Amino acid sequence: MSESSCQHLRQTIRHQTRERRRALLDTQQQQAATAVCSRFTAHPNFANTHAIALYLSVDGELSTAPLIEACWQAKKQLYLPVLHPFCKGHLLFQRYQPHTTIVTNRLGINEPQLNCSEVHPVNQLDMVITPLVAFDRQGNRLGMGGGFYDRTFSHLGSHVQRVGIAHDLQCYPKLPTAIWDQPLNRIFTPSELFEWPAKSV
Ligand SMILES: Nc1nc2c(c(=O)[nH]1)N(C=O)[C@@H](CNc1ccc(C(=O)N[C@@H](CCC(=O)O)C(=O)O)cc1)CN2
Ligand SMILES: Nc1ncnc2c1ncn2[C@@H]1O[C@H](COP(=O)(O)OP(=O)(O)OP(=O)(O)O)[C@@H](O)[C@H]1O
Repeated sequence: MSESSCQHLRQTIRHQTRERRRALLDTQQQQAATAVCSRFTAHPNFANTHAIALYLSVDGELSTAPLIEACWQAKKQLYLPVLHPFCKGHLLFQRYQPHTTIVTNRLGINEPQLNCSEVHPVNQLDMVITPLVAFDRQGNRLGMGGGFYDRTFSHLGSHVQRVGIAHDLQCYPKLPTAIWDQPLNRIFTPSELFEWPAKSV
């Protein structure tokens, strides 16, 4: 497939999947988020994972609300992505606690108000839970198109677990990939757990 038809197909998949995700009913959304939270906290790695980055859901993304509550209950340290104020396309990860002030960024996504003293080096996290639009059975992920997580992962050691959470409808047999795509180690959906061994880089 040519580079331009690959990019075109990726855009079509993004558009179609985001539309299907937005069409989910509130009850379907809630059931899905609860099911993923139960699977996530029952996974054998949960007990040994202390510093976790996740995100605040938008646009029909699987809600992270139950997961955030469960992690705080289990005394995990949570972090959220913040758009880098100068470095376009890059993310910072900032501590998220119940009292953290949340603001809406220029892309319409909620994030903590930037406080440099609460920003944490991503290499020192145990796990990054990424938002995603679509994924495939090989662990490839397609995001909203900003390249934020591919950039984050491109200089990250394999000791940081790369995890996705998604609705079942976001799964494709095989996605068209780009050379910069960074595959995930594990993806939870309401009905399945996908796991791939970490690749040493
Ligand atoms: N919940 C959540 N947080 C996240 C991400 C995400 O995918 N989901 N990101 C993952 O990387 C980063 C933000 N990435 C984004 C990339 C592109 C667009 C985007 O194109 N949004 C609009 C148009 C933006 C506008 O209003 O100007 C769109 O939906 O078309 C949004 C976010 C960081 N935080
Ligand atoms: N490691 C990287 N260094 C520099 N540019 C990159 C890197 N990874 C991706 N990009 C650029 O980011 C752009 C968007 O990438 P892509 O379409 O894969 O984003 P995405 O995975 O859908 O988004 P996100 O990770 O933000 O959810 C591409 O044009 C690509 O050139």
